[in-house]
Amino acid sequence: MKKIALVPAAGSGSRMASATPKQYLDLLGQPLIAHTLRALLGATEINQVVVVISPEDEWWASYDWSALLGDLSRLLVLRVGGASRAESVMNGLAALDVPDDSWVLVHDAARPCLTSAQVSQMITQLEYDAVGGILAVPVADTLKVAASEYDQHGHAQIERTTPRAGLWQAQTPQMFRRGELLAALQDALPQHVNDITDEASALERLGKTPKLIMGSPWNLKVTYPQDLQLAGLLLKAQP
Ligand SMILES: Nc1ccn([C@@H]2O[C@H](COP(=O)(O)OP(=O)(O)OP(=O)(O)O)[C@@H](O)[C@H]2O)c(=O)n1
Ligand SMILES: C[C@](O)(CO)[C@H](O)COP(=O)(O)O
Repeated sequence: MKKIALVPAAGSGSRMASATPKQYLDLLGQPLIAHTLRALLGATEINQVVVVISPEDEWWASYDWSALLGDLSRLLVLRVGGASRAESVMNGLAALDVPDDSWVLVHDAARPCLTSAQVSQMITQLEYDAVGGILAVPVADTLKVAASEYDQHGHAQIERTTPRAGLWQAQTPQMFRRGELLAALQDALPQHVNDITDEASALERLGKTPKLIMGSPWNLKVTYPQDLQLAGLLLKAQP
């Protein structure tokens, strides 16, 4: 059974307030995505790592990826990124020349602190599962619903507290069969493109119940400027 890592890397990083898309921002002297790809390539169970970049991407070609990552025989770059993360994933899945029962682990380029061991453990836990699943962490903080958007000072007002029992924060990788995930995205996106913010939600929409696999709070998504420094500290702290 093939195991493919698919890395959506066609975003513009608007929340990073940077002219450079965040997947190419410097992180410990390398483009952020290099750390992500190294973690995926380091999991020997992964047959191929497929990076989905924008057709207009002007950054990828400026790096010496063999110097950064070594053997590139398992790396494939597809310029099929779309207008949303879900569309980029769908386009990447459609372009893959693999059997429909192949496992695809979709992992955000923006999550550079994943470890190869976490990838291998996830595969061990899910490769005989009927549906697949995702890395996630239980919510540890009290959750508030804001009465409005936050202002220029980052302030808002509490409308109410919402119960956190049973709530998990979804991460990536999200591991599903290629044919099932592609069909679920193709079914959902024409009407629900903004509701499908991860792969699991497309499967849930069809009544599937993906597994929640305990992840690490260190597997953060670099979204805002302050996340970049934190990602560097976490990577330095990794054994
Ligand atoms: N059209 C898009 C949008 C996002 N992504 C990817 O999906 C991952 C998670 O998305 P997000 O953190 O939202 O990245 P951006 O869309 O770049 O960020 P923002 O929403 O702040 O613009 C990132 O690796 C990003 O490159 C993608 O492949 N195609
Ligand atoms: C897929 C994801 O990382 C799971 O938490 C998240 O939904 C991506 O959200 P983004 O707004 O596209 O970064």
